[in-house]
Amino acid sequence: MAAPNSKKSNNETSINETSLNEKSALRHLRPIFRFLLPYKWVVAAALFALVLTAGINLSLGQGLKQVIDQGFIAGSMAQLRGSVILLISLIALMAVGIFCRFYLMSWLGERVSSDIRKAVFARILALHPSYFEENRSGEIMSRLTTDTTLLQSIVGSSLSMALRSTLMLIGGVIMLFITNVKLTMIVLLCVPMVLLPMKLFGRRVRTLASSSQDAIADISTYAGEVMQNIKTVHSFNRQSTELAAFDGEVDKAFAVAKKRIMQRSFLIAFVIFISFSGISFMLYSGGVDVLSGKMSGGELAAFVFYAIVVAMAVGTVAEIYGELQRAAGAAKRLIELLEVQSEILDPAQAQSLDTQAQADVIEFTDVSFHYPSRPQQSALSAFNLQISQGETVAIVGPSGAGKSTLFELLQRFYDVSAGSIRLHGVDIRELSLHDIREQMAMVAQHPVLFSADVYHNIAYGKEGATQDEVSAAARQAYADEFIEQLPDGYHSFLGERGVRLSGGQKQRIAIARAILKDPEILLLDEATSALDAQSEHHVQAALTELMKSRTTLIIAHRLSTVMHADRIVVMDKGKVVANGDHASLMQQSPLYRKLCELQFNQPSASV
Ligand SMILES: Nc1ncnc2c1ncn2[C@@H]1O[C@H](COP(=O)(O)OP(=O)(O)OP(=O)(O)O)[C@@H](O)[C@H]1O
Repeated sequence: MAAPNSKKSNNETSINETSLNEKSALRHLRPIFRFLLPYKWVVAAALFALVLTAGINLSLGQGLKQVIDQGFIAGSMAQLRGSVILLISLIALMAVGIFCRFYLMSWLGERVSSDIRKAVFARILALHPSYFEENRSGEIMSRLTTDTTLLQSIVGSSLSMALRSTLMLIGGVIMLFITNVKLTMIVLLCVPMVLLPMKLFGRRVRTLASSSQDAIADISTYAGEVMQNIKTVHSFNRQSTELAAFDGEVDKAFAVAKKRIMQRSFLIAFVIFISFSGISFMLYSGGVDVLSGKMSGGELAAFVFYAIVVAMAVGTVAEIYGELQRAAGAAKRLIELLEVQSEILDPAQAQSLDTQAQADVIEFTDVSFHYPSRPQQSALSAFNLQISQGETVAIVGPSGAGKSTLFELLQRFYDVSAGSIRLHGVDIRELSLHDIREQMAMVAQHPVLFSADVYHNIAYGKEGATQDEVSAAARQAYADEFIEQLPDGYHSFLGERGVRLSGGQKQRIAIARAILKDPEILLLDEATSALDAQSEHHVQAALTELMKSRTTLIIAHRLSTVMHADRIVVMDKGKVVANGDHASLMQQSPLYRKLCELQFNQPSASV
């Protein structure tokens, strides 16, 4: 397996390109606010609680001044009691405010990240399938999970902390000025000394955070691939190579993270040191004023209180700034994904499909096509083929001839580069994607089954299928017998930790699914690997059932299939090279003769 970094795509829309514009990283958080819009009343309530708690917090300084000046220094017990009661009432009100703020903000964080997750997944489902060839699914998964979780913590806590700290900072500075101008100037001197390194280190943290996220995505992709191919790894005894390669990736991610946390630790320590040094100096200077009677003890206490409030606010902002930068990286990646446009879209005004139309069911006219990732190499060129209603057409050809590509294009997973494909006389680009796919069912060479039970896998063929329909389809596909024998019958779980089915059994489940869909057109890709005689017999019987009265296109790997087809199309290098029945092709097409010998394992003479 290649090292993950080597697989990065060069595509412009690739999500690998996540380097952040240094100057305006935080602007990437802006689009996230649109997810807050539906909850504007919750946001308003949370903001109200935030302003209330900040206001009360700031007024505590005045309370403190009262307690000291009126209570202690004036020596009045009654005033002391009154001030303390006022203080406790304020604190109680603040506690209620903190509860509301914390609950509402966390609620918003959870809600918004859930909404973003849903929106991203909806986008993923709507994207053209080739997007997933250009971008690794591990990276997309990381967006769906890690990035949204990061945003959840940002909206749920960091943003609230940042807002609160900013309010406290502004309010604290105003209160400092009101209390004592000279001492305030000393405190303010420290501000540029704090802000400058914040800006400097913030930029580095931001860049490192983005590469840290990418490195983690690389790790999960790598681990996922190894797990998927675990048997190959074991067969070739490559565990230690894989382990070493994985360790290398993890260490790389760790090295990036280490740099990031080093920058952040340094930033936090520096900011705290400067802030508290300033406070100490200010304390000294204020102490001198109290001793000389220029200032009351209560005023100094209130001043210290506000200075600590301001210092803590600056410290919090410094700490959260890095986190906001990280979130900006996550937001940018998520918004990129949300904004990717599908290359395969429904037409503005879809035509309706008339299945009774006289035209051929399927018509390929001068179709040329190359895969987006291989612009230089044509998969099909000037390809022509007409298939009429109810016809069974077998497609044969050497590997790479373009047989599977036909199926991909028919389902409009890609658009043709030139020419056209028509269904009942209508260009498929003028039909809705839903209509095109509703007409067809595909049984793949290696059918993909979901990690769910057998029932779900068959019922996937038709929305809202009833139990009776599912079992009828299974019976028609000659699958009910083996399904009944599974440990939990139709409710046996398939997939990673479920029952393992043989190739033939999987195919029959896929056939049952297709029968349930009851499509007009069938796309069959026969299994290349030979099934045992009994499975072969069952699969053949199931296929015959499925093909009854439908138009069928079948990529044939078995002699019996070509013999039963109405017509055989021989393909080579993206073109039709011969067309006819078995006997005529044996006469006319050297390639067909050769394929018969090799592919069907039959000497041409005996066919
Ligand atoms: N997703 C893809 N991206 C890029 N190139 C592709 C893709 N799928 C197929 N190709 C290329 O397009 C050409 C036609 O491939 P296709 O899979 O249609 O051939 P095939 O006749 O079905 O072969 P086989 O019998 O081996 O499955 C080949 O050169 C193949 O390498």
